[in-house]
Amino acid sequence: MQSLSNPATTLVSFTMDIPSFTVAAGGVIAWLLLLWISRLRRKSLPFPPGPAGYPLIGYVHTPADPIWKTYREWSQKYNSNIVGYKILGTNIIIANTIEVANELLERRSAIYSDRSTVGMTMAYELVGLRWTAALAPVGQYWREARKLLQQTFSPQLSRRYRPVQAAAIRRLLCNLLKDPLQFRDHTRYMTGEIIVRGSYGIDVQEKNDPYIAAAERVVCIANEILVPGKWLVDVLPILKYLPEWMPGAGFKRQARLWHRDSVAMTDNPFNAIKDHDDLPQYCAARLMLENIDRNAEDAENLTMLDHIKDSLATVYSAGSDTTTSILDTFILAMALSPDIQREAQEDVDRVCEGRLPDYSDYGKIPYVDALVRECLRWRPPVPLAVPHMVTQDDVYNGYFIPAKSVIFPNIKAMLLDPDNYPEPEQFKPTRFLVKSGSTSGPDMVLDTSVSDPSNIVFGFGRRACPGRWFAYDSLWMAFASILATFDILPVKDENGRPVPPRDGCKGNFITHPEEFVCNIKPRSAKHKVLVTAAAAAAAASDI
Ligand code: HEM
Repeated sequence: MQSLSNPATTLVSFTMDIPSFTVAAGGVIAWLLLLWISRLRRKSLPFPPGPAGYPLIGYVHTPADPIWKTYREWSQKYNSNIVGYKILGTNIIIANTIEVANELLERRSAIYSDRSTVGMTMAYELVGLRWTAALAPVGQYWREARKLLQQTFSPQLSRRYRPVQAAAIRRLLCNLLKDPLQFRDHTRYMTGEIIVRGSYGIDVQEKNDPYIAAAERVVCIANEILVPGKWLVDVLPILKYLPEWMPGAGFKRQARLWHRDSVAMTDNPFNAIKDHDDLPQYCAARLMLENIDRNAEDAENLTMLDHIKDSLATVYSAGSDTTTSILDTFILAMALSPDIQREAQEDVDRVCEGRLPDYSDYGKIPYVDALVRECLRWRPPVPLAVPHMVTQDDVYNGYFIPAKSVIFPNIKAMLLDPDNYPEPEQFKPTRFLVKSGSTSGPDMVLDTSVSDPSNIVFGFGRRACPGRWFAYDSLWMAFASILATFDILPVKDENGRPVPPRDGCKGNFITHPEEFVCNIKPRSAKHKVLVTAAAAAAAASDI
């Protein structure tokens, strides 16, 4: 057999194949030509419809508040479920329906999963929030952080945190008993406790814990910085080079202070635990550090340690404000709807009369699942998700979507779609329930034909929230435990008439109920004893 590398043979076969070579080359040229024409044709397709704006600078107004609603109105105005506009060279596209979001962000997620850093100079470069995986562009850090978070907060491994969640929720009950007026501080502290203990295995102080305080400071800072258009340096990044002492450079002095807080949040808890060999079984740090040599000094290992540190801090930044928002929404909804509260309490009592709920009751109290779904649907904490960025030119439904366009899935519009959720503005957990027909079990069971809001509220595709099972576990147990022990009632006026709590939303990126008052009191003396005993047991246990 002749060797293929014999030059003589190669030359002969080459010269003999000239006609087929010509055909092949012609084919390639034709193919490239077609590709070029098709690219040209794609580019000549229209951009998704929306407000035109001015030449060169585009639509420089901030869309009217609430922005998700303005975006939904544009869909009606331009008769399209995908709309778009251009601002200072950036293309913004809004997916107003679940169909568009599923097609682009789920099915085409290979090209729709990046994050844009345009307009984030203050957050990213000056304050240094690049450690937050939720905002990180696709790259080595995001891939590793995503893998670590998906592994440690998978549906299976999320169960490991349940003892920590149950203990913190019992302390929440005790705080509600002692000081019901400060209920919003208690829900926030509870979420902080669950995350600090669940992530690092650090026992937090009953009050004024330094790790929770440091993390909360950065959550507030992030809410300040992530308001689009608030910082001139986000519009004119060249301003980042101004020296701090110059008049007008106050934002740089502020950024330096905030950067210190950001470093304290990521580094302090991690430095406190990274050398410990006896981290508790339940904490994420233990799982993340298991497979690396903490003493090795090589660059690869040090980078990995850094990624673990940043991934752990990401859990707080992404998981605390969001979970707290839904807990507060639940308290508001109960104060607004005493009848719904009574029905929910009956379902909890059917399973847990005389004791507090625990995770073995999961799946047995359908009303609580319906309440979690309805709170997530009614007031989604991140109404426009975190925007995705597309990395290649694309076409959807006859519209051209240029590479680097920023895509907002309009989560709130999807969850208020009357086709999927009739009377969408109403708080109505029974929309998720159907008669069971059983004589021994619950009257109602979850209706699987109604679209589960969890498939929307936690985002889409490769960027979908990795903490959704962990969050659901916290919410389910907190709702069930509060219903089992407390009545949440409207306060009364001087004539003894109930005053409905103020029902409004605040916040730009992550939304919360506006400040409201309500009366939280134990359902009876027996329930009061139950709370005190449970909190004492939680304090005495190892968890
Ligand atoms: C009710 C509570 C929560 C809600 C409503 C929520 C919602 C979301 C949403 C909408 C996104 C953006 C998804 C997208 O870009 O398409 C997201 C991302 C994320 N969430 Fe959550 N989340 C919650 C709780 C949590 C918790 C408890 C954790 C921590 C374990 C967490 C960790 C993350 C992370 C790390 C990301 C970024 C994912 C990435 O960019 O790859 N979230 N979440």
